[in-house]
Amino acid sequence: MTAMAFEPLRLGVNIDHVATVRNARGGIHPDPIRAALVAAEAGADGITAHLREDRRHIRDDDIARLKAAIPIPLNFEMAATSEMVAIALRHRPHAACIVPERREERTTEGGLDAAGQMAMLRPIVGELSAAGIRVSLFIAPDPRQLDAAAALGAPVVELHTGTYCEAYEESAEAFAAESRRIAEAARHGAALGLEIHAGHGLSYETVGPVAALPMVRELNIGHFLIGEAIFRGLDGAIREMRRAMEAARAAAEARA
Ligand SMILES: CC(=O)[C@@H](O)[C@H](O)COP(=O)(O)O
Ligand SMILES: NCC(=O)COP(=O)(O)O
Repeated sequence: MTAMAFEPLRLGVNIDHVATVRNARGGIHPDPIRAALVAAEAGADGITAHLREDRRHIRDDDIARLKAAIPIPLNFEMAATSEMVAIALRHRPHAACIVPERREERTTEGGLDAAGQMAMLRPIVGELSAAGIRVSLFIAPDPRQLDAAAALGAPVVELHTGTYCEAYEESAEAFAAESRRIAEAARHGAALGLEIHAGHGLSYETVGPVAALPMVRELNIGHFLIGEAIFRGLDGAIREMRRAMEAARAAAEARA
């Protein structure tokens, strides 16, 4: 039997919540761009930043400064609005991940309803792609949403791991069921030719089963890393995440 070859797994570090802390006092410290540079030094493969419509953390000038300063690709998370499309076209990030957004939500609570919003999303995916931006759709691990993403011509999907991470805190059974749902979605998406990313709420405890999936090519992790940085520094927090990802992937590769 030939061993299955696993592609490398990238880590995108989301620096939104450095800006949350900065904005708590309205000043310039801590600077999310400095955090992005530390992340790059610590081995992040990319930086993710979500410019929310209400600008509760990342602000417009952060996007401009990130684009100018970071030596690694920028993944710009954005709502599907004409304002955000214009900003993406102005800054031309490496990638744009279209996420659902509601003003009153505490965080991104679910995936984008790609299947229910095909007509609205099609021109946005087309316009961003025509500008050379790699478009990703942030969707639930649901075959209907994956089919819609493929039909829209998005090259990438990011599977929302929020429910999966909540299941970890609920019970071993719930976590096993959500792990299966992510694995099946990753297989289904890869069979459709989509590049599979995943993220939201991942921690050292939950990253393993997702990192072990050979079809998953990138994880985007923010809130946990910024919180963990309080205890071990951002550099140490990121290096430990990479170690956990690589250990899970190597073990899966050895089993395959
Ligand atoms: C889309 C996503 O999962 C992240 O951008 C996350 O939303 C950032 O944190 P908040 O949801 O707290 O803004
Ligand atoms: N798209 C998910 C992301 O960028 C990071 O989410 P979180 O780790 O901050 O929950």
